[in-house]
Amino acid sequence: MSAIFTRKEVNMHCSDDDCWIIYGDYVYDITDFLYTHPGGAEILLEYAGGDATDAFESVGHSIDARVMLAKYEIGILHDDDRSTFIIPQFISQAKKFLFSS
Ligand code: HEM
Repeated sequence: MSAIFTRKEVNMHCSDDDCWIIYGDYVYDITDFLYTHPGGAEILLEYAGGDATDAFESVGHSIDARVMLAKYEIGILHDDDRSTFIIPQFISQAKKFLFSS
């Protein structure tokens, strides 16, 4: 059972030592990933506490990047705050497939 967060809650995690982002309907804590991101920390920090869905897609990230993203998932958006986006569902499935033992 995933933790449920509102966009407002996510907005509070907006610094380089506490950095959450939204991608689709899911919430990610990417604090530990900031300084290893191949595209740099700075660009991620522009979306800290916010919604990085369009930015992530506009760069044309690889499947590797999508699988990587799944590792940082900490929960899902509250029903009222969802954007019903399809790709994160794929990620969630991939995560179950790759990381279940
Ligand atoms: C937090 C989730 C993210 C993950 C896991 C991630 C992962 C990656 C990975 C693995 C690459 C290497 C190329 C590839 O495999 O596609 C990459 C490149 C890149 N990412 Fe991200 N990324 C994330 C978010 C973002 C966001 C929100 C942006 C904002 C636009 C962004 C911008 C870029 C750029 C510009 C590059 C190209 C760097 C270059 O080739 O010089 N990324 N990212």
